[in-house]
Amino acid sequence: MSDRSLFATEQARGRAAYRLYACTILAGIYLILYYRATHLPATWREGRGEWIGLSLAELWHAFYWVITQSVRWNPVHRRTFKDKLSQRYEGRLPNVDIFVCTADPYAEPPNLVISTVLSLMAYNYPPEKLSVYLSDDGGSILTFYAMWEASQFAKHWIPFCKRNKLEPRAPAIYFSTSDCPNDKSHHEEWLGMKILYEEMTNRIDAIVMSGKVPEELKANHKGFSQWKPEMTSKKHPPIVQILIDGKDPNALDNAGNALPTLVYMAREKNPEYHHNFKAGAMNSLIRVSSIISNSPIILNVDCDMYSNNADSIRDALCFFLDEVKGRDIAFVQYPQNYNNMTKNDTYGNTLTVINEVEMCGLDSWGGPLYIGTGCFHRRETLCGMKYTKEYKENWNRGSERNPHDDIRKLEEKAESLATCTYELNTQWGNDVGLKYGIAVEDVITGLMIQCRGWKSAYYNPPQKGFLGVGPTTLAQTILQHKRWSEGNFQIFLSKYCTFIYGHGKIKLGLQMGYCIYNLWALNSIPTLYYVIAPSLSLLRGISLFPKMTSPWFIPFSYVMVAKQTYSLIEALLTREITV
Ligand SMILES: O=c1ccn([C@@H]2O[C@H](COP(=O)(O)OP(=O)(O)O[C@H]3O[C@H](CO)[C@@H](O)[C@H](O)[C@H]3O)[C@@H](O)[C@H]2O)c(=O)[nH]1
Ligand SMILES: [Mn+2]
Repeated sequence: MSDRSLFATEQARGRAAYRLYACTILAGIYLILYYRATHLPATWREGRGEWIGLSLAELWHAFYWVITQSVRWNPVHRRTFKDKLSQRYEGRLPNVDIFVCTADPYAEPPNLVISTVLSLMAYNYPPEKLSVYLSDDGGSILTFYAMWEASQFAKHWIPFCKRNKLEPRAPAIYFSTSDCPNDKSHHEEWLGMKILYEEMTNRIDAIVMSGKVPEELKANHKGFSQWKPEMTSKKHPPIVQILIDGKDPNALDNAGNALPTLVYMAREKNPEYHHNFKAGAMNSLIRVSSIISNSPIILNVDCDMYSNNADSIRDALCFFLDEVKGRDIAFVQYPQNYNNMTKNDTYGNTLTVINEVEMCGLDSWGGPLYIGTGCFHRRETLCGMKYTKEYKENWNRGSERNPHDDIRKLEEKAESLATCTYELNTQWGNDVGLKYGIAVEDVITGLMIQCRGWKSAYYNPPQKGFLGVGPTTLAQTILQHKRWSEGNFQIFLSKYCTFIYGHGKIKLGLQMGYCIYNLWALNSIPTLYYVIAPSLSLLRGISLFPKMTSPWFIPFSYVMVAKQTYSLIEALLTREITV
């Protein structure tokens, strides 16, 4: 590691012990398969069919076990050096665009959305270099109203956060988890801010409940006039409203500092055109932002995922701006952590094995998957650029526009980029922007970026970068897993199957890593067979396993016990199980 490095990559400890263990399991698996092949029952009546079935299930599990080794073989951890970043780049940090997606003011309450937006506006980063965009697929005036309120509240909230170095900077979370400071000078300021916040959220809640923005409030901003009575969430023209223009010299917070740009976008919706869900929203955001701020870095978060660490932009930039190792990094992915998990996490939704083990393992093969939220991208790579050694990022890029330009004209131009027809006969949704047609648009998009020669990095700091709302009930869990497993299986069945599409483009270890998720769904079939067939056969007096007294019993019991013990240790170490 040279002194100039902005980040370090460290190999996880205990790799030798793990590899030794893995070799013993491999030997056990080999013996099991050997036993199956050499002890085939002579006739169908003696259970030959079930035996073959079980052998195939074991073969499958052996294969699946092998691919899961890819992400356990060599996990790595990353560390960043933000002080060096500041020393070298403070005056010339790049512009950053932040994209937040929301879809429905009732499922994703506007108060939650603006709490996220405010946490992102308050990043410990020069505000004049920051632009926050909200895509509202619900096209709701209620969400727009909440955003207008947020644009006013931000003037108080941002300086308050920075002055007091608050964490987290999502007001809804901050006020529900922290107490009023004791010393008198802070006490009043804190209480004042809390009252201001509560008054705002009460107004928003009341208006969301009533479903209508009162006429007198509409006079506060020209944007409200964009909504017409005939508009619905499924049919409406594109709306782009710049709520705060960072280039406007008069856009200042109450401490006299510049404010980040804040933009509301509802792309056009029309039932005649497919909207392609979040991927469609993201692609509209890429285009709309390109004429407003056009920053080289784009952070993408879901609206329920607030920033929990005010330094995340700086951490991510340590990867991109590292002169030697950062050149080929296309995206920096943070784990998807939740703040609403129950203590026992009955359904394992904390995803800690994925977050603490598997993503670190993927990172050693060229990088983690793009998981749709908490991810920093280069704008160029999201727009389809291939990696070449000569490629040099223009970190100074930004929109050329003049602070005195007519804002409404700019908004109209942006609206023309967010229409239903804009993408017809273009590469958007294919080679440009996020990929359409796959339920996990993020995973496939990340894969395509990596296949264009780029790498990614996984950053999992102790102070979590982002916290969101995860599933907690069985019904929500099943829905989430269905979507993820179906979407990933869809990738496997498509021409983007990593072993074919990724062949020669990404490392074999990474191809295998992707397949852990791509084959998640398929894994259920041999598993079901394995738990059902042996018991049913026993009813017919056929045993599909060796007797306990036979030496062949040893590999079976070893593999079972050792694998289970290891999984337990992994879960315990990563706190997936609380005892
Ligand atoms: O038509 C749509 C549908 C969804 N969204 C937004 O997309 C995000 C994710 O959608 P959600 O329904 O919450 O999906 P989840 O299953 O919770 O999302 C996880 O899985 C998705 C697919 O892998 C990723 O895109 C997400 O980032 C990841 O959090 C949310 O902010 C939505 O508001 C839209 O903007 N437009
Ligand atoms: Mn979600």
